[in-house]
Amino acid sequence: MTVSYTLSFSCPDRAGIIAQVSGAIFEHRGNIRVLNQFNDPDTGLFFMRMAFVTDCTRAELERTLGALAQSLQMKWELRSKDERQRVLLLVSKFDHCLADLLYRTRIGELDMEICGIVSNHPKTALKVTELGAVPFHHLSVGAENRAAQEAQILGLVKDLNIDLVILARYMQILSDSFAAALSGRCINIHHSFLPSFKGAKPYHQAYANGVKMIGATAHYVTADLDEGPIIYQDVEAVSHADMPDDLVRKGRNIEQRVLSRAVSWHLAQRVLMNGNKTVVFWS
Ligand SMILES: Nc1nc2c(c(=O)[nH]1)N[C@@H](CN(C=O)c1ccc(C(=O)N[C@@H](CCC(=O)O)C(=O)O)cc1)CN2
Repeated sequence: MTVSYTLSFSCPDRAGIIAQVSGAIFEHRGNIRVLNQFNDPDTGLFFMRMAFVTDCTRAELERTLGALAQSLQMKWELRSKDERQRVLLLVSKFDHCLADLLYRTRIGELDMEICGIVSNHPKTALKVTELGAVPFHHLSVGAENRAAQEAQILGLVKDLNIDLVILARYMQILSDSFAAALSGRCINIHHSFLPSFKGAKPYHQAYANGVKMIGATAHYVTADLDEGPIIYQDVEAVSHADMPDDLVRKGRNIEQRVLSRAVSWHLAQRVLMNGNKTVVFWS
């Protein structure tokens, strides 16, 4: 039976990488459908994303690609089309991004399995009422129990076999160890056009600075608050007449579309980490 796979990887650049990898796929009766690559002159790294179909077994593929990964020092990921990624959503009080992700998943636009919702506020604090069958975990947090609460979240990540954690306006600063544990698989939506206005209340910061554009940024979470590798951003014009509440209102739609697009690209293995940046094969 023919199966569709996506292979994404990065490795130190050298001549012949594409020939070796595409040759290995060919040797396993693979037919390449999409191939994107990028050579970064700054980091000397090579990046590739390949979509292909084959009827050979996954074990055969992994054996060959594993050997190639060793010789080329590849950081690689191979997923088949039917491997839906398991996702945990974290939210605080503002749940417009949560609602949007639930909706887009329900209609099949986001090909992911939402395995749970975690909030530091009770379910009654949410405006979205219809969570379907998604389990809700109220894990309150404060200075006195932060480590224990994060351990509970990581326990859910392990027990539910989570591939991706999404901070859908989760307004708690995560510890260095938590960010490290989820490196490259925890996406946050920050409600400003980073690197402007990091931290809390970015719309109020923007208002105080008289900006004429507001924006949102989806990025991977690192120990450095709102400085993780950027995945996608978008902006919208605002005027002098817009008060902070107007910026919050206008920002909601920007946040929703930025986060959902970033998640969609991550799920499709279009985003590769490149130090403090990303390579995104979005076309
Ligand atoms: N280690 C990281 N943790 C978090 C990141 C990150 O990039 N690295 N992103 C933030 C999200 N965020 C803005 O997008 C953000 C969240 C919270 C705060 C903040 O100052 N929170 C206060 C409490 C606020 C409250 O309780 O309402 C605090 O934690 O003291 C700033 C920015 C998510 N975490």
